[in-house]
Amino acid sequence: MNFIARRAASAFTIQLVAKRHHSTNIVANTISNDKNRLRLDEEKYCNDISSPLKEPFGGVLEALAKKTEAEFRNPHMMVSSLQGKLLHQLVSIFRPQHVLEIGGFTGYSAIAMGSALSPKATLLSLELDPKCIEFAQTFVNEAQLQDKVKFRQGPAIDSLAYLGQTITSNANKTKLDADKGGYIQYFDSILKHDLLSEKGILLVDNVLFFGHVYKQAGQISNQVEIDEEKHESASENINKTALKVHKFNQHVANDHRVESVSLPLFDGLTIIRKK
Ligand SMILES: C[S@@+](CC[C@H](N)C(=O)[O-])C[C@H]1O[C@@H](n2cnc3c(N)ncnc32)[C@H](O)[C@@H]1O
Repeated sequence: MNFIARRAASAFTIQLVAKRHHSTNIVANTISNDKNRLRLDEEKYCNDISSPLKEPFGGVLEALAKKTEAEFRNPHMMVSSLQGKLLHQLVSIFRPQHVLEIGGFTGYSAIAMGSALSPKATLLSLELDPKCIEFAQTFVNEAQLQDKVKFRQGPAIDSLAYLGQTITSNANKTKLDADKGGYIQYFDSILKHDLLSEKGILLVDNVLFFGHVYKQAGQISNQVEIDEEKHESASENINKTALKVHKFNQHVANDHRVESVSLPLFDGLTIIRKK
């Protein structure tokens, strides 16, 4: 998400591309064994007592979620209803002029955030899969958000570079948005291209990756260097992904340009802002 008008707060989310690594059955099964740590019953209770999104958005998101479950083989990638409400609330509070999302999937978070945008504000969602964009666009239209919520198809790292150039060459400073192919690359690109405004926030999802990041961090705490190639087994994809996320978390923690706080909410949520 995004940025620019100097006085406008910006928000920006990186929705874990890493979730793609557990879309196979074997990995999905391993992940499901760890679901208790996500406190799903408590999340359901919190969702029930949290304000519903107003219509037509609440109904559109409910229909989108049902259709995603029915038609996609990896519906677990979709943000939850409660996460959607949190994103909606944050956009309502920060009132960004531009929101940039990296990883749109079927459009749940884009619509949840888009429905909270102030009149002239916009959201750009970067997504690799054209099928996801086609699906999401139908629901964006149904929510009548088509003038505010847009998708850009392609590898997010390329879109970020494009957005960086657009911003540089745009005299009116109408700037923009971004995502990850390595969270580190996305994070560095966002800062390099100045896509996060002074008052903007960058939200990163899945920074705990079902508890595996914490476990991997413990295992490697005494190692001088992390060797990803040595971590290949049972839940190999999970371990590899967890290591990558751990490296990203350390990368952010060691970057003196930003201040961040990581929370054990959902699958781990980090909130970053520029100092
Ligand atoms: C966890 S899902 C996003 C969930 C979404 N925010 C929602 O509300 O349901 C991650 C998405 O990132 C997309 N993705 C994966 N690699 C990508 C890349 N290199 N560039 C852009 N999008 C990518 C995937 O196709 C997937 O739809």
